[in-house]
Amino acid sequence: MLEPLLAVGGLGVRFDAVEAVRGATFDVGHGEFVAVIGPSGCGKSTVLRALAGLLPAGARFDGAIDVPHEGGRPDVAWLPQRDALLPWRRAWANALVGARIAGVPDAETRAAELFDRFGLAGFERAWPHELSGGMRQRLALLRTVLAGRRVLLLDEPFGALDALTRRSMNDWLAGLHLAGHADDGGASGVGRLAVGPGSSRLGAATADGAAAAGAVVLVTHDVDEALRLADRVLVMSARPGRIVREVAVPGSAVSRDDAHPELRTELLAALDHDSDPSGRFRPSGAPESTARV
Ligand SMILES: Nc1ncnc2c1ncn2[C@@H]1O[C@H](COP(=O)(O)OP(=O)(O)OP(=O)(O)O)[C@@H](O)[C@H]1O
Repeated sequence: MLEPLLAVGGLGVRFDAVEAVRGATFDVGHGEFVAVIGPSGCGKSTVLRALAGLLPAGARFDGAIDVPHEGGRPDVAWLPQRDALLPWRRAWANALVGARIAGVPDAETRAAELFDRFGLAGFERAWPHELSGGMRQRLALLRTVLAGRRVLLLDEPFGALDALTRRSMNDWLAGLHLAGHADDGGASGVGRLAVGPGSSRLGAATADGAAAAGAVVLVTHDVDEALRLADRVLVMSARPGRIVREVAVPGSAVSRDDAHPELRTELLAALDHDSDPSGRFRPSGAPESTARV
């Protein structure tokens, strides 16, 4: 049995008087796509920041975090809630920021390919403000992919988008899969996370130990998005956030289309169960059909 790619054991995070996360324990396997859902303020972003090694200076944490490293640095790329594109750089330069800092070889060649695949070809010289919301998010995702890291940490990347755009972004994300990919077998260093139409899986574990397979951890408020994309969904409790439920989602995201009504019900029930009396998960006036928490 393979060791997990990343593991979190008994993670606790506190900001002064606020206990944000308590005893969070989970792991993520090679090639796995894991979604984390939970009510607003329960500590989802904090867990992601902890995985990225980006907790703010004042935070105190305990527990164990084990993420893959490359060249002495965590081998992770983090996409924050807001796309954080640099407004004074054109789309092309924005896309290459992380890759250049990381010294990714052949980043320009790869970027050209990804602009095409992400539907951004022709917009290389556009300024961020000239792009639509969906295009900006695709560019931010492209930049994260291009950074060539083994683990992608995505913090509610589509939260600000309308439902249709969000759905198409889900399709983009479902097209991500990791290397050992046919593109270049990971040889470019970027190929560890590649984009292709064939599969949503993040690269099947290879018999020799899946050395190249990476993983995605996605924070989302949207139960349907989690079910559409993830192999496994982790449910966090209200703050201080703990992992209170773990649900495996059968099937590949490319073939899957809202095919799990029973899991949807189970996840919503898990969220409701742990909701506080103020109804923070889903305000009583909010339509249930949105399935957002
Ligand atoms: N830098 C910080 N300083 C102080 N408190 C913080 C800081 N970052 C987060 N917190 C607190 O920690 C708790 C968890 O915040 P976090 O952003 O991780 O929640 P979340 O589940 O991601 O929320 P949302 O879904 O609304 O984005 C919140 O009570 C928040 O106010």
